[in-house]
Amino acid sequence: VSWPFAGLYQYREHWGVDYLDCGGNVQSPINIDTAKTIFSPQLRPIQLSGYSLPANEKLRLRNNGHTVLLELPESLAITGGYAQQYRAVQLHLHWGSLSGPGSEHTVDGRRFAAEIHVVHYNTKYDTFKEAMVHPDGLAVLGAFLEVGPRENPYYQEILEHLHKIQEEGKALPHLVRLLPTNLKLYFHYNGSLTTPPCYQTVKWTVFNQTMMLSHEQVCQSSELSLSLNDDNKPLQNNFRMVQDMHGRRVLASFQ
Ligand SMILES: NS(=O)(=O)c1c(F)c(F)c(SCCc2ccc(C(=O)O)cc2)c(F)c1NC1CCCCCCC1
Ligand SMILES: [Zn+2]
Repeated sequence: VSWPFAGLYQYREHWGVDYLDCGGNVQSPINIDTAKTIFSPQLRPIQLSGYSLPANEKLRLRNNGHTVLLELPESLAITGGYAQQYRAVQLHLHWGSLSGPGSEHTVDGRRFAAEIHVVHYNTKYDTFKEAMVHPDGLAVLGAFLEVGPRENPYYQEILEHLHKIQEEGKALPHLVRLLPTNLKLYFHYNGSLTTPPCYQTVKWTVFNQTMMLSHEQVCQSSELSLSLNDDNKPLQNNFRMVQDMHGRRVLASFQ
């Protein structure tokens, strides 16, 4: 599947890109203003199943010219925390450059070093492509990546392949370790894909707990000279600018 990266987009250094052909008022990413979030005790812990893969299960890691994406088997599913069941499609990363951070969502105006997105589709639809156009069609789990004192071995498995355009068959048995250990604390809001076609069909979960990677690892993801985009330029700052809330509220599973 190669998505037509349709439409023109404005590129603003350090502010990321925005897309001229992505209208609508339920867009992502957003700035999460924690003073305006609504505590919702009915938000249950996110439950994942199938995220610990057999060691011989090979996954395809691709650099699609916009991000590095890992195709995921549909055996991975969100089985708690959402009203319906969602199955995994792919995961990918957003990062900055050596001159600045590159998460897509911000919290109280703070942009984190990077952000992982695990994209799922609602199993009430037969295929991801069908689900993608329905308001309850997609669920994306997002987590922030920050610089910490130690190398994160689970992210190393992905980052070391950034520069390879096609990595056929990579064993990544510890997928669950790419996400925070605490799946109870998260923000939840209705939004969109952050790239064309920007469909407004994503129920977003952004975890409160961040992932810690070493400085080298964060630089590795942002030494994007390793990972080239369509016209062989370093792939950097692949994050979209934050979008207006247009009256939306962000729910929080914690106070
Ligand atoms: N944050 S996000 O989830 O909106 C998102 C981005 F911001 C993204 F930037 C991307 S990558 C750019 C779009 C794209 C390009 C090529 C391919 C391919 O060759 O398979 C796929 C997608 C990207 F892949 C995704 N996730 C995609 C959304 C694009 C359309 C459906 C594919 C699965 C989810
Ligand atoms: Zn994304």
